[in-house]
Amino acid sequence: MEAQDNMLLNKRLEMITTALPQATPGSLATPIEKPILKVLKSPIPPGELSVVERSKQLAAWTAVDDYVKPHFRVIGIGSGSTVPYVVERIVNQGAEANKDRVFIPTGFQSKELIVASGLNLGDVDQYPTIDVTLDGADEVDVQLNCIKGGGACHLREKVIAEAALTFILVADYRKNVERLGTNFKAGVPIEVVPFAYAKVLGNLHNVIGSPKAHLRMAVAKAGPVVTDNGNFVIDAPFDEETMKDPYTVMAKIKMLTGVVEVGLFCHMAAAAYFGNQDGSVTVKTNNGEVKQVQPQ
Ligand SMILES: O=C[C@H](O)[C@H](O)[C@H](O)COP(=O)(O)O
Repeated sequence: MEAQDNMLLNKRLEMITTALPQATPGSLATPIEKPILKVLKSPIPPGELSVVERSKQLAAWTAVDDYVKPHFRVIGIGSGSTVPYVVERIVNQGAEANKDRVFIPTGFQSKELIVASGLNLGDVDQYPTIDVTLDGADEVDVQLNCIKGGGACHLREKVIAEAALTFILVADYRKNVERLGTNFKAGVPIEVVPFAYAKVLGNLHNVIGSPKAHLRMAVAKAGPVVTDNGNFVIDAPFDEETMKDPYTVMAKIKMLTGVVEVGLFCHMAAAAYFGNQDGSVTVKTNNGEVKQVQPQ
C-alpha cells in the first residue's frame, strides 16, 4: 500500500469509528444500523475521490454486486485500501441482508473494519468454508495470478482465499498487468519466522536468484515490520524472465525452511475487477474472458 492510501484508509476508519456507539461484546451480533449506514454510504462524496480512489471504489462495488449474493452467509474480507469499498457496498445491501451473515477478516485491519461497520465477526477456525472472499492485490497478471502482501497480510489472506468457494480480486487500473513485476517493483513479499530470516535471505540471494531480497523495515518503528502473526517480511524482486512463471517462483520459495507464506497467489482467483480512469470496470475471469462494464 502507498503512504497516501494508508492515510486515506486511516481517515475512513476514523470517520467510521467516531460515528459508532461503543460496541460491547454482546452487541456485536446485533447489526447497528443507522449511524454506520449513514457514514459508510458516503464517507467521502464520490466526486471528491481521486481518480485512483474512485477506480478502487468502482471495482469493489461492481464485484460485490456480482458476487456477494443475498443467500451467502460467510464472507471473507481482505486487507488493503480497496477493501473498505467492498465493506461499504456490503453494508449498503442493508441490515436485513447482513444480519445472519458472518465476516471473516484477513488481519487486524479488516477485523477493525468489520467491527466498526457493525457486521458480525467470525474466524476461519469456526467457519472453514467461506462462500466468497474479496480482496485487493498489488498486481494481477493475465492468468489472474497475483502479488499480494504489500501490507504484510498475505499469510492470512491466502488462508481465507483458499477457504473460499470463490475468490475475487478488486483493484484499480494500475494493478492490471500482462506480467507480474511490471509496475509493482518492491518484489515478492515473503513472511518468515524471525529466527530464520538471515538464513532465508541467504537462500534467496544465493540459490533462488533474488540478489536484492531484503528485510522489510518498519516506518514509524525501529526495526523490521512485524506481521499480525509475529513474523518478519522479506521483499524479493525477481527479473522479468523469472516472473513469467510465478508458480515456480512461489513453489521454490515455499520450500525454504523458515518461510511461512509467499505473496504469490497462483491459479486461485475466479475473477478480477479493475476500476478504470474513465469510470468503466474491466472484469477478467479465469476462463480467459475479459469484459468492460459501465457501472450505473
Ligand atoms: O498485504 C496486503 C494485501 O495483500 C493487500 O490486499 C494488497 O497490498 C493490495 O492493497 P491495496 O488495495 O491497498 O492496493
